[in-house]
Amino acid sequence: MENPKILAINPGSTSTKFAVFLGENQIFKETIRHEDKDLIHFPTVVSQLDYRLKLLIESLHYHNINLEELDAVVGRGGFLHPLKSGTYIVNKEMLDDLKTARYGEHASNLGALMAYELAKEQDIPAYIVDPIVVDEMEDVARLSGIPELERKSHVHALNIKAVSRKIAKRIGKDFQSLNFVVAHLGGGISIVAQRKGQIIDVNNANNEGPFSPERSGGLPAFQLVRLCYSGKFSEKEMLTRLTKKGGFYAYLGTKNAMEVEERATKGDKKAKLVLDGMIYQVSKEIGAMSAVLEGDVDGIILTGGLSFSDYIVQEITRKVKYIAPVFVVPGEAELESLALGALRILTNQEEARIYSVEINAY
Ligand SMILES: Nc1ncnc2c1ncn2[C@@H]1O[C@H](COP(=O)(O)OP(=O)(O)OP(=O)(O)O)[C@@H](O)[C@H]1O
Ligand SMILES: CCCC(=O)O
Repeated sequence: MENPKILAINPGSTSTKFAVFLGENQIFKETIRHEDKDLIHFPTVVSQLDYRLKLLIESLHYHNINLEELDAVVGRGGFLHPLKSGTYIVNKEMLDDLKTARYGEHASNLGALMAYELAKEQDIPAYIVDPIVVDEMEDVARLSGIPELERKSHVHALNIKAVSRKIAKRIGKDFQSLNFVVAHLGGGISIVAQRKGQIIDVNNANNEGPFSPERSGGLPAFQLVRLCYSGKFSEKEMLTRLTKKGGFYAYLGTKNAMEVEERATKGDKKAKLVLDGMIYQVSKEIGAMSAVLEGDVDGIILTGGLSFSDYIVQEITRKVKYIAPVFVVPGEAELESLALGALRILTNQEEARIYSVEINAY
């Protein structure tokens, strides 16, 4: 199929981003913002499905985009069974796991569900690409120190694979011949050791590694247990504190890095300390992932929203440039990566993978 028309959908916790591509070229892009007050009534992520679909369809109609002209719909992949990297056809087993949030709640769980609903009306395929459960970790990386607490691969895989391909192309080599440490620096932070295209280790963005604008990162375990049993917090409150109210937000009451930087520049010593603390922890994790690659690192790639900040990029670069050249790809290319993932299938460059707990079990 030449130049297929593909709708890509990326549902986030505060937005639904979507774009239409003709072959590799983006011909339309839109972001619908969701305020807290609009989402607060929904008890679960999956219960937002009809609401988000309605807004998306209205927007497509408004912009004269005809669903009947589409060749495929692709959504961001959420919490599923651990999977190999690639493009997956949305099937019943996947939909069932997402509807019941079998592996956890995440806004990206809506990606496959929205794609499926739109695709089935047109009798065209629905896909997901490189979901957040891409798992290429080596066994040695799965150990935590307590047998029942296995380290998991939860990772910004879609953007990390996309920026790695981009930098490999820039330096004129095949992505699968290179070793990268990639730091996705967004609302959450994933730092990976990628050996010849495989993410062999990652700090789980909700559990370990550096603190981020909204997440606590790894915590002193002994003190954490004491806090959990202090009687002051429910389980839900503690989990929210770690994943939504940690990091910058916990110290400074904002998740906005631009605001933190401005405060630091204007002499706010606490803001400067917290900003430098995150930079310190990110650099330390990059060092750890370089050791995973045994120092054989072709490049360190900084990406995600925080990589728009000159100060953050300069400071991390100053600390880690002794390891390998540092490349910066600010923001994320998630919609484009989704469309390219679907395009590889529609143009027969790759075969779509089938989601099945049996086949993909690790
Ligand atoms: N120009 C900028 N300078 C500094 N920080 C920025 C800039 N633009 C965005 N940010 C910061 O980047 C962070 C959000 O990054 P990003 O948009 O990648 O996250 P997200 O998509 O919400 O979450 P995630 O990346 O975890 O999926 C915020 O703290 C935001 O303030
Ligand atoms: C798990 C990777 C995605 C996220 O943390 O939001």
